[in-house]
Amino acid sequence: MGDMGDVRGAGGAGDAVGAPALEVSGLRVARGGRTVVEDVGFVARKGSILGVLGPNGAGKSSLVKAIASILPYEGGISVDGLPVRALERADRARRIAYVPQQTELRSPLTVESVVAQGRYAHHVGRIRPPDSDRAVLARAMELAEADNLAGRVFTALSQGERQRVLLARALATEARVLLLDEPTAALDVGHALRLYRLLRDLAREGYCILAVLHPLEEALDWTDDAILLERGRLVLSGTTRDVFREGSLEHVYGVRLVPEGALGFRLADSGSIPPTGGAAPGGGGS
Ligand SMILES: Nc1ncnc2c1ncn2[C@@H]1O[C@H](COP(=O)(O)OP(=O)(O)OP(=O)(O)O)[C@@H](O)[C@H]1O
Repeated sequence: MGDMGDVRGAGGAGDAVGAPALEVSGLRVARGGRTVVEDVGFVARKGSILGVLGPNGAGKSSLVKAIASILPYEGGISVDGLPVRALERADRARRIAYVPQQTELRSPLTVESVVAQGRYAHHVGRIRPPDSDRAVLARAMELAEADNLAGRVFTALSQGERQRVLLARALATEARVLLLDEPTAALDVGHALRLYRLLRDLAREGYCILAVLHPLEEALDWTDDAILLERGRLVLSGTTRDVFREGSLEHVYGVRLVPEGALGFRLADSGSIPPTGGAAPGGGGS
């Protein structure tokens, strides 16, 4: 993913790092007549990446879809102190963006058209989008490394390519709360590491990022905070280090975690933000 610069051209007011961006309380989500998320509450902060962890079927995607207002829910979800339920659809879309694991998109839209969907909420009632949209779209595509896919038909792309286009669409919304469902699931190691670097840069700009993650080593390396779900309920929340230190993670996943036991990789040009610290061989630390 490209180096950050500024997605929006101007830093947002009220983006004090550490301030609550997203507040969830007493959340309940039902699917197919079954409660799949029950009494979940947590706060996600501006400037932080929060990992949503838990085994298959724990309710991670359902939780994120409820926050994105894709699934109905009971309980409270607030963004920037405002109840999401009370927001107009376009207002909501300008505040919370969602990158799904998979898309329902079936029609043969071009990549540009898909990314441009991210701008709809900015020009409700206008016949034509303003010219200024072009720069936002180009920047979003560049950051998500989707610019090389321009001109392609979305449905003819690989899963990883689609994921980058959907990220570009989310960035194009300029929403400061980003929800990502298994964002690296289809990405090769280079794209995955550059995505994390981008997320880290966005967080530094004051974005609040929630990412559903399966690879625990990625969660440990790249997230600040974490919540752990099991069978729809919140088992643990806090800083990622604390969540990992506590024994529940091993219990919930049914595994023994061995410190330093996994292979790790980092970008050769990772510069100031290597996940594990220190300069990579040949990277020169630039
Ligand atoms: N469309 C659906 N209709 C009915 N039940 C569903 C539907 N989608 C998911 N579920 C159920 O909801 C529960 C939570 O699913 P969810 O997809 O939120 O879990 P998850 O933690 O994201 O899982 P995974 O890690 O496998 O992606 C599961 O028991 C699942 O079977």
